Amino acid sequence: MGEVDPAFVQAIEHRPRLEPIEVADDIPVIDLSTVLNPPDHNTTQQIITRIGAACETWGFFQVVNHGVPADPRRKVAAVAKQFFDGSSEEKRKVKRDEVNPMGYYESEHTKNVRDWKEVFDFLVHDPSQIPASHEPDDKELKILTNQWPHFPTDFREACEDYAREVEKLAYKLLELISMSLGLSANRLNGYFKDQTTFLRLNHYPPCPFPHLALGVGHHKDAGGLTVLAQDDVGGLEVRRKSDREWIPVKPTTDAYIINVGDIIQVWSNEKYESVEHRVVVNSTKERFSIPFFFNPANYTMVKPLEELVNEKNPAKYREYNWGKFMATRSRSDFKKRDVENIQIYHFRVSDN
Ligand SMILES: O=C(O)CCC(=O)C(=O)O
Ligand SMILES: [Fe+2]
Repeated sequence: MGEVDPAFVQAIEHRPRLEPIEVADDIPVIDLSTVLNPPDHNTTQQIITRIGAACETWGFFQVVNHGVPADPRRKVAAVAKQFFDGSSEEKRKVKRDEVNPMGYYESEHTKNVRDWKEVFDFLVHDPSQIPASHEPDDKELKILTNQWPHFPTDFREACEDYAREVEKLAYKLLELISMSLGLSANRLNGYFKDQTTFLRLNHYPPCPFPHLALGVGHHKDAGGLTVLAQDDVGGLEVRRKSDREWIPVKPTTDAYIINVGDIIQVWSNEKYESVEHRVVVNSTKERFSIPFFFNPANYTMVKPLEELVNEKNPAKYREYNWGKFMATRSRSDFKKRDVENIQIYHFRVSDN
């Protein structure tokens, strides 16, 4: 291997530790079968309590018996592999750019360091509307649509079938999380009517310098909720709130990894936190993962929910517009910038 491209090299404090660590307390695995089958009120309540505790302690949990059928998941994993194994010419035909951020991309930067990965993004609701620019006073919207490769031929169908199934799970989880906050099941659903949800196929090729680079640098997910399928290779690490240690998320066959994003952090007035995570790569195995980023409508004004604030617990965030937040964030995906990109703490009201 020749020289290491400095664009991929993480600052020393962000480089991964590659030796496995012993993990005593693990991210909770929650079985949803009793909530999905004819619900039994008591067990549903127990599951809501466990979900609430996981959101508070970790910001992350895994679900099993979640109702997403195995077949669409298998199919989307198969077409993802075929697509990423295909020629760079085919990939170039569906390459995303600043005009259309959906499609293929291989040089995303997280926190201004290049990620060791290639991705394919598509909207779950096609078309979707987002702001035309990040400028606060520019009210213009633009229409986003998906672009699909011709190879493999069943790529689009597999992606769309899969997205439909995961969307059902995402709504179920949103309802359980809403109830865990003491709200009615459908309190948050309305925000997702004109959702800007997208799905991402991630491919992390083997990396010759896994001690220097990351598949995805440390970050928090900006949206509502993430529903992630990972294969059996492993690499996702979550920053444990109690001691800020990086804890690997053990692959569990057929499970989904769920994490709350910045929007739920704000809605819950920080009862739940959007927790930092990153992806470690390795020198021998490629890895695939498929996050579903469940995001509200572009026009959503995000602020702590009125039911959850009071004199003793005043709103910890100023209201912000989700579409503008997203538009500002995505500017930094395309080039390395000198300044930190927009972060949720910029909207935090100071404690005193
Ligand atoms: O690949 C993974 O396990 C996680 C990816 C991720 O965090 C992201 O794409 O936001
Ligand atoms: Fe993420």
